Amino acid sequence: MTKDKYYIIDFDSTFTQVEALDELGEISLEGEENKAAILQQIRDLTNGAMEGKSSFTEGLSKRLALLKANRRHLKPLIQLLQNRVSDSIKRNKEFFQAYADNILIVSSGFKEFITPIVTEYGIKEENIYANTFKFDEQGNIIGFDKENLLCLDRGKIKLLEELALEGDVYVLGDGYTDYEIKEAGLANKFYAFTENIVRDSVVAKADDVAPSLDEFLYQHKLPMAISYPKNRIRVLLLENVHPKAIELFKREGYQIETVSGALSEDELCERIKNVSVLGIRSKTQVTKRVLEHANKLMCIGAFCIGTNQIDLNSCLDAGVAVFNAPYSNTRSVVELAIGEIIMLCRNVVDKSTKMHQGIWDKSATGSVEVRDKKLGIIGYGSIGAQLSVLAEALGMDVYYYDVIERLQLGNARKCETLKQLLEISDIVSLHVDGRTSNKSMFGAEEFAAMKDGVIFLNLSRGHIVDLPALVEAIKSGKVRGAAVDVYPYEPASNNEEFVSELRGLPNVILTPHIGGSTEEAQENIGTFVPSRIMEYINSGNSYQSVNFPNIQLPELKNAHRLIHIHQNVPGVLANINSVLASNQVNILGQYLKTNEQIGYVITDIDKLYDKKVIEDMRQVPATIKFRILY
Ligand SMILES: NC(=O)c1ccc[n+]([C@@H]2O[C@H](COP(=O)([O-])OP(=O)(O)OC[C@H]3O[C@@H](n4cnc5c(N)ncnc54)[C@H](O)[C@@H]3O)[C@@H](O)[C@H]2O)c1
Ligand SMILES: O=C(O)CC[C@@H](O)C(=O)O
Repeated sequence: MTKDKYYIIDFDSTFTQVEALDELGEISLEGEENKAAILQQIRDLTNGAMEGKSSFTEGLSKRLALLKANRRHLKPLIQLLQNRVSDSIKRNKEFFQAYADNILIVSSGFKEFITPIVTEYGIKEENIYANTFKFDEQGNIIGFDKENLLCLDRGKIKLLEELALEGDVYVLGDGYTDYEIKEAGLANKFYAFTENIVRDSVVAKADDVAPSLDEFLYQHKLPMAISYPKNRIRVLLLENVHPKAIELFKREGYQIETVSGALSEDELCERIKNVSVLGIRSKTQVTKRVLEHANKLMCIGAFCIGTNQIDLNSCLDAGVAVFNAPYSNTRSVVELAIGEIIMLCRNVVDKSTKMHQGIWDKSATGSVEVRDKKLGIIGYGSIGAQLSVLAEALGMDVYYYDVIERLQLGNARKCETLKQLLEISDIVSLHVDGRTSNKSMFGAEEFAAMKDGVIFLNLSRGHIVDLPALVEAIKSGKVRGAAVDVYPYEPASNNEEFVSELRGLPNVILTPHIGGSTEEAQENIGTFVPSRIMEYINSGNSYQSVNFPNIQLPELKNAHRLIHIHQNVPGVLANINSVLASNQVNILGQYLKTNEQIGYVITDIDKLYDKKVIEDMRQVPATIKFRILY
């Protein structure tokens, strides 16, 4: 084991998630009347010292006096700390064991609780530098060993000077006293460890920031429990994606950037560089050109149902997996459609507008019940089918038309042609998806085929309906009421004016693409899409991807996983296996699925292998992307 590199690691809020003396206070002050106020005083003293704002020695004496702790409080404290070891420290136990000779714990905390925690990770007792308590005969903590350098101001510097380590020294810690080691010229580099607490004054001074131990290990090419530090995964979220998604990605350790509106193609080309995960809703266009600028993109989350705004084929060519939320806002769209059907049948919008103008227009003319009316649903997918169920519950007769065979729900009747549906329906509701071939599928001819005085709804996609034809049909009275939620052009943000020929037409409900915009739906989407994305990143699972071959993989246990995305041409699997065989790699499991464009092959291998295999895998002809997971 080489001795020329030393890793100095702080204890409180670095090795563990918490400040041990604060936790000791929680235990020792149990039952004290003004416990909360004393604890706050202790925390203020801790933070003052950690941020370099007050004398350490003075603060330590004050803290111990306030704590009124006893030896018997140490056992519960140790138990608590054992459960509060930082996550990235916990998972990288192997590093501590392998580099035990080079790792030093240097802390202004106390050996009485530090030693039992860190030695469990293989850290040597002689490499633990910390203070020690003084007890009276009853076991009360009455002070600390004043001979110990670490109880002094700039104590860590004094200790490091005394140790006179020969070699490169790297310091990892969350406090100002850790930075001081580097400032004094006793370390090559100071990393602010921010997994548990971010102290701005410390981060500002640091040479680098380590949001987890993984980042530190990655930079130093040391053994790591995971294949890639999560903080290196940059997520760009556009169009006001629900805060739940931000919370989940942050919890996972990713770096998040958010933009409230959509971005233009040029802006996105600029912003997408170095982004691993892009999150959008219906407005942002992900074009081939955008993808050409995406040098790190692994996946796209469409925080909605529709994915027509994404060039899915170019995503496949680039090895970018796309996920959406196929069912999270289905019910919201249906509820809006049902509400609108009733409102339109009763002329409510016009009547309400008149009331606001002071006009009392009490009349039943043109107002009808929805019961027994014929509802024609075009596109009998998730939304269409759900609408069918609720409409029947209201007593409507449901007819539907779809280009594929769909399960007929309840008493709904299938129409063989679109024309048949249009001719029979009193109300027509459009729920097809936004595929390119559906562009302008609804125009003058379709409106002409409808009954006179029909009610028409479009909550699917704007480009599906020829807007001038709809406007004409409304003006001529062919369509006596319409609800439109989606438009061929939609404003990029709430600050842009909505311009449309539909404005001001009678008995027309216009909504700003809010079919799926309910709190429930957005929260569901904000939970579902990140879960699919994280699953894909962490395990390679492509299940429910919109464009990738869907593979549901077993959990990765005691193996490394090779994830290979390639063009679907003959011979790639054979080439992969010949690379593995020539490198004597033991295969534990292999899964392959292809679609017309790509092949997705996952190979779980024994952990012991020559790293050359990784380079060889990247060289397999027709490779689009390759990554390794552990
Ligand atoms: N307004 C909103 O806020 C909102 C919210 C959610 C979804 N949507 C839109 O609604 C669409 C439908 O959602 P879904 O979850 O029901 O999707 P889905 O994929 O489950 O259903 C779409 C159905 O339309 C059918 N279809 C496609 N083209 C057709 C055509 N030309 N003629 C007849 N049938 C056709 C498909 O075969 C499929 O059965 C989404 O793609 C999205 O564009 C809008
Ligand atoms: O929220 C959005 O932007 C789109 C909602 C809807 O059109 C969808 O496709 O789910």
